[in-house]
Amino acid sequence: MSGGADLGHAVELDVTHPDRAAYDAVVADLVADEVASQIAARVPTLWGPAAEAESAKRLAWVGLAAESRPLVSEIEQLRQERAAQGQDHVVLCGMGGSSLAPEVIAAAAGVELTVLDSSDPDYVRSALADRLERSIVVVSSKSGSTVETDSQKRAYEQAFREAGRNPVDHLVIVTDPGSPLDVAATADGYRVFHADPDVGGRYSALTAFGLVPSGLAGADIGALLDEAEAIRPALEADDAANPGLRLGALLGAANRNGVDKIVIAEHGERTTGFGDWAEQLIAESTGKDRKGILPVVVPAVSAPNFTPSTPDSLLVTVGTPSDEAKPASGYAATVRAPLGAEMLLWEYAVAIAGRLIGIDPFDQPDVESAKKAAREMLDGAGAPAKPAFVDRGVEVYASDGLLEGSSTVADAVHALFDRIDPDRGYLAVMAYLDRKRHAHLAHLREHLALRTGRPTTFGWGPRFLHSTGQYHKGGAPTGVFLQITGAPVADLPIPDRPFTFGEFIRAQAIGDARVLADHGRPVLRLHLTDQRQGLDVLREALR
Ligand SMILES: O=P(O)(O)OC[C@H]1O[C@H](O)[C@H](O)[C@@H](O)[C@@H]1O
Repeated sequence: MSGGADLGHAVELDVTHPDRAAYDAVVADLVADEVASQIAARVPTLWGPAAEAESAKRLAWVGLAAESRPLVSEIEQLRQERAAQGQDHVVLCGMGGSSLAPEVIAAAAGVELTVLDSSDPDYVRSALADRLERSIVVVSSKSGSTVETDSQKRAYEQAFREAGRNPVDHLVIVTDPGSPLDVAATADGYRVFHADPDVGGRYSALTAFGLVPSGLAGADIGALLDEAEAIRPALEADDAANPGLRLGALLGAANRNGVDKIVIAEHGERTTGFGDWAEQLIAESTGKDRKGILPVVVPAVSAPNFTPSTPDSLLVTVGTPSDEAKPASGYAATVRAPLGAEMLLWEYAVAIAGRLIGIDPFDQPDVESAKKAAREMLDGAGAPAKPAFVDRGVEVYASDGLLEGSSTVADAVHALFDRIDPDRGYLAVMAYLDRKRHAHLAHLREHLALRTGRPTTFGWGPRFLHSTGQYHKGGAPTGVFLQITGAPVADLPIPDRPFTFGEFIRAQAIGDARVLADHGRPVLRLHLTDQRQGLDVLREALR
């Protein structure tokens, strides 16, 4: 069935489900169980007893459209003060939930925000060299203990000191009250914005985490909150027309029927990266207990995995709906809403899908395992691995048994792709490189999706570790993993830390590979000892 609902406001949602009666029954159950109004009332029992303790401290996002309002004038005042001091370039240091929302909000508003969400030494160095004296640097971390963010902060502090400037005049901190970052930054005299600790990172778009960087960059954050406020009554209603219920029911019902990938294409005049934000929300919220939905973000409805798609995929278009984006059969949705409304709509939908799938949508139990493995690597645990072989400067490493009979990069790639299950499998490409300098590499996704005929994701390391990383380790064990790492052009020390950025990103890649291999997943790591030459070898092998 295919059907749109007149929602009586600026939201358009069109849902396609192969069995209309079954879908309507799921929606009717959600209405009868009063799921929407109970989420709005912050009832923590909706996801079962095991999830209750976490849910009890994770539902404050429902009221943010109103509760964040006082931030609007505070941020505007700070923006004007800093602009008067010549600070007109906004940099954001933060990972996952602390950077994905402001990146989308700024892009949607068409304002510049430099996002530093990496430990790649080349990327960090180029950020530090960009308009330093005119920069206002927002350091955002909910936990206040994320190593990437702490390292970026140290690097900026040192850079400002070396430029004869006081970091206190340039840095702004966003964190939860009482976090290690809060304690240290307050003692150092930084301007600190607090966020509500009862909101999880991936639900924090409408807290100080989403609003401070984007508002300083010039986005109209008051309008964003208005958009979210306007859709609230519709999302809180126990009504079959509630768009949050309808979208959540689609995600949950499709997943119950074995559809465990969601292919998200942004359609319209201006792309905002909304898919990257939704990716974290969906992957971290649902990808656990060997269940969940893998987000596959594609650049357009014409991109492989959307067209053509696979039967285990639900297709979603965000932005301007188009006829191309409405498959006649299968599971699909088109969603169009102003950004503030769209964010709140997806937050409801994913929480509702979590109930239908039978997981706790507010924890991320497998993210820590990769952090722990990286720490162990940095502490020197285990002998450094030797490559299985080296092909024209590309060192090849792989999980056990993958490389038998391989002696070239092309063989190794072939061996990895052979391990993709033709019905349920997927390929994840993870590039631990400078994502600005090598932006073109993301196009490999399209090529590899065609070559493998299977859903293919592309993530920049370590950014994806705080997003789809949870699904890859905790969701359905159907992925195969291609890691690309590279020797940096030049390494960069992290002030007062016993390791460099280069050592850190290397430990993150190897640590994650270890955890994936421990989960029985095939992992191939191609390490480019010379990035330029290595990329040529890689392209040839992937052709
Ligand atoms: O905001 P922070 O505490 O620094 O956390 C940043 C991110 O890292 C973690 O690894 C979590 O998986 C994410 O959900 C979170 O958004």
